[in-house]
Amino acid sequence: METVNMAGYNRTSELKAFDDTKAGVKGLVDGGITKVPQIFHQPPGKLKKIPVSNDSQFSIPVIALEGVKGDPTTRKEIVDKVGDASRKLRFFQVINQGIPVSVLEEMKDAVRRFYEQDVEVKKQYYTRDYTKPVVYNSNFDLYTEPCGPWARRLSSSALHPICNKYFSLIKNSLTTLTNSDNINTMGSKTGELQADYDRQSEVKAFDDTKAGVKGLVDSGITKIPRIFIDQDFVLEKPSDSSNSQLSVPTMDLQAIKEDSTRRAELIKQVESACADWGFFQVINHGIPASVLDEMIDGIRKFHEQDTEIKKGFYTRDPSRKVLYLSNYDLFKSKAANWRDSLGCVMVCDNPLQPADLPQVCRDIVMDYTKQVMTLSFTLLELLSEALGVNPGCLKDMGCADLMFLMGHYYPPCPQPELTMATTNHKDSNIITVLLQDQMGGLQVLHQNQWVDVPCRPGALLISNDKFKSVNHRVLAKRTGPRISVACFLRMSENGSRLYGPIKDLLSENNPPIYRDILIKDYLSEYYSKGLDGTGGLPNFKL
Ligand SMILES: O=C(O)CCC(=O)C(=O)O
Ligand SMILES: [Fe+2]
Repeated sequence: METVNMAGYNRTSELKAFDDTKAGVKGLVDGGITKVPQIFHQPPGKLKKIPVSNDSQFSIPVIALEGVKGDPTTRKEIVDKVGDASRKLRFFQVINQGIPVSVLEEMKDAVRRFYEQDVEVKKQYYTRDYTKPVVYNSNFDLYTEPCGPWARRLSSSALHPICNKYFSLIKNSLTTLTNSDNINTMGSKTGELQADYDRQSEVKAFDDTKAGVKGLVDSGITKIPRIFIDQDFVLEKPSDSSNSQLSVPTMDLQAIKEDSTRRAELIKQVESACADWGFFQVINHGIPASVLDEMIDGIRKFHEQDTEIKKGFYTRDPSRKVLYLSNYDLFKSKAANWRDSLGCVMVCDNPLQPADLPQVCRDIVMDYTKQVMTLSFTLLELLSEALGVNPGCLKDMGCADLMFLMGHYYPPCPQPELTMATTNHKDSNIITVLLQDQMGGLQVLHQNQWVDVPCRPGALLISNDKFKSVNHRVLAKRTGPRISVACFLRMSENGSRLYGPIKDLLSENNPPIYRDILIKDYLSEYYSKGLDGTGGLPNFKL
């Protein structure tokens, strides 16, 4: 298919013309160009603004390999450093690795000589046929990437004798690393955990029990089934992961009722919490402690009632207003979470009737919903003001037109080091009002560190997708159950209204970074994959 881009040039034929020169980017430069051809231009909005760290605490680890084959203590020290660096930065430099400096220098020189030799000789190697042992070309993805990076790649050695020597030495040094104890241990653990089994049928068998994770625990298991094993988490060393120096911001909503100065201060705090954390706790929010306690208790009762009654609600049918299930993304995620949930669509164009709710928690779910909606309207006003738009803006946009309540139940887990209670994710909605019991385990990602969210009696947590959508997760624990109730507020997915950046917030210096989208398209993108920490917006970036 010919691609004519918005600027009206024929990209495919220009790419082909460039490729046909077989002289690469160096050929362009040698030809004396002073402007970068359009095929190399980044499409508008594609350049990701990732800040460059000048923080010296993030220096790349340098590991000296001297002595790796020597006494066991030195070897162990090196192995530990390699393991540590592999887990943290996944990147490290090696020195004293046994390759003579002269070989490294000659290697760099050989590569330079390859590129700088007579173009006609070099052209003989120019190919996109990757079955060939030697491939020289410019941008292996020239025809598939929206734009070519300003680089050309040599995919293999040019069979210059000195290159061969270098590659054999590299191979030796890699062997040294992969022979190290730590990597071996990780390797064999990973091997064990890899899905070399029929995952889909084990997932289905678990789903068919309709008894959730609680059913497994009730049956007395002492090892978690492999569908729950989360390899990424296993490799993470969870004990290192939480930073207790940082604490989640807390808003005292009492201020709303006080004078305008206190209110203005509160709005400033909300603004900085949303921009910095995307998450805050609220106290004095007006929902009586007894209602919060009863709500937690209602969700516990639902999950702990007779399995046969509970099974009647087990479904993955998205058109149902009340759903009980274990892991809504069970068939899509890489590892199942140690969690069961009761989901209820409480507010929408066509809301459920109280009689649709499970009897054990019916009254409290209705009462709690009413109270959470009142609080949410207040919060949307505060958030609108914190954004600098009129107080009714977010509500008028429909940000509270739908409320989906999820009552989570996290049974005790016999092997919490192998699985997550909730995988790292961003929520899909505008604000989430979260109530948690006293068990703990919730963490938010802040400044690249996992921070524990303390359980304060009566505190509710608000996560917000408008400023910053915070990544969060829940750790599994040996003790339990843990119970939490998340109320997700968002626009309705029915309707043809397009949503994009709030117009009042845009300016020449602050151009839109997302395109206008239908809520239903956004949600289908979000739910097309398991929880993976990325949220649903990246694909809608301009
Ligand atoms: O259980 C929790 O504390 C968090 C649950 C959560 O993040 C969610 O339901 O999206
Ligand atoms: Fe969440």
